[in-house]
Amino acid sequence: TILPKEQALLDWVVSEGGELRVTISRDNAGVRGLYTTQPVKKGEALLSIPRHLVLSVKNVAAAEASPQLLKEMHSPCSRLRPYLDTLPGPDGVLTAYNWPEEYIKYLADPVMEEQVGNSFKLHARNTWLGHNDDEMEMTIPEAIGRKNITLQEWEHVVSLLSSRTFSIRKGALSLVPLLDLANHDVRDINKLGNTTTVRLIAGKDLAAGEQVTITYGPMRNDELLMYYGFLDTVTDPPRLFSIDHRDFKLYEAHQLSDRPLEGPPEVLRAELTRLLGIVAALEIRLQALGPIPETQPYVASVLRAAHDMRRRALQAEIGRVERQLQRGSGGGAVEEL
Ligand SMILES: C[S@@+](CC[C@H](N)C(=O)[O-])C[C@H]1O[C@@H](n2cnc3c(N)ncnc32)[C@H](O)[C@@H]1O
Repeated sequence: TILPKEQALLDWVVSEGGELRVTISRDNAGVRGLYTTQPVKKGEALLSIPRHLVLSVKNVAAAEASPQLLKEMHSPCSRLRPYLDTLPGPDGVLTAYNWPEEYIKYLADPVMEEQVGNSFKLHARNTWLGHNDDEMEMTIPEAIGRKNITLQEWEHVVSLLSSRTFSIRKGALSLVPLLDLANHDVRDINKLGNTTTVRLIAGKDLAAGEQVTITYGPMRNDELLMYYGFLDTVTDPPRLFSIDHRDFKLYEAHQLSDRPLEGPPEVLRAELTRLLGIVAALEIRLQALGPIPETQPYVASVLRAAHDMRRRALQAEIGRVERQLQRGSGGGAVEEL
């Protein structure tokens, strides 16, 4: 299932001094990823990429860091050409930055709609309009001269940068050829190393032909959706969306605890009421919206899956709090689950 341009990427990395025990392939759903070509033992390198193949930009908001990538993409003789040729096209990447306008309301939540419409997309738009030029290392005209790009093209570049960079270098966001083809698995234990080359070290023994994943972090489904356009299918029951977490605050980034809420019955009852309120609001909103349009089948399907996972996470949490309350009212001490 490897395309000629993907084979060219592998050949280029090797000719530049890289070492690979992986190749490019696809899973049953057609998602491209990295797969081992041979058995690899725990502690051995799965791949090693020379530092000179890495494109690093300043660690600022994705929209403000993206002109450097845009410049490379527009330059026919970029030294990174074999890498640039394998980047997904506009239909192959979905983030909040290029979230289609017509699908914003189908997020079916005022907070998520606000995040996508008034934070991510607005920021991309303002940057495209040149409003943030004074704060940027490179502006769009500095990257590509007087060529015009559409807002859609710009959102695509910003989405690419946002969904494919690593923090392997101080103060920088780095695009690492091939390593950026590793998909996410929240359980993953492969380790990134960064010395004279960027290396991915096997966290356990792998057989030939196994998919090589990394973890993008302990992200919840609404965060995965906005930053990467897919959902976590391995955590069951799904974790609460961050917007549904009791400690969530809009535009305040902090780690939300996975520890179950504990406390006296009145605290648990208040939490139950809060969660039931979210479910009711979600169902009313989905009813009012009607069926999700099929204009972009992938977006429609990921939205349906997101609503389903959000419901299941809320129901699981409601059930847990209810059981905790019942045990409490049964006379015994409230146990930890
Ligand atoms: C760093 S890239 C990984 C390589 C990507 N599959 C490709 O072909 O370019 C991140 C993107 O891969 C996809 N992806 C990563 N992990 C995934 C997963 N567990 N399930 C489905 N898609 C995933 C998403 O589209 C995400 O935005």
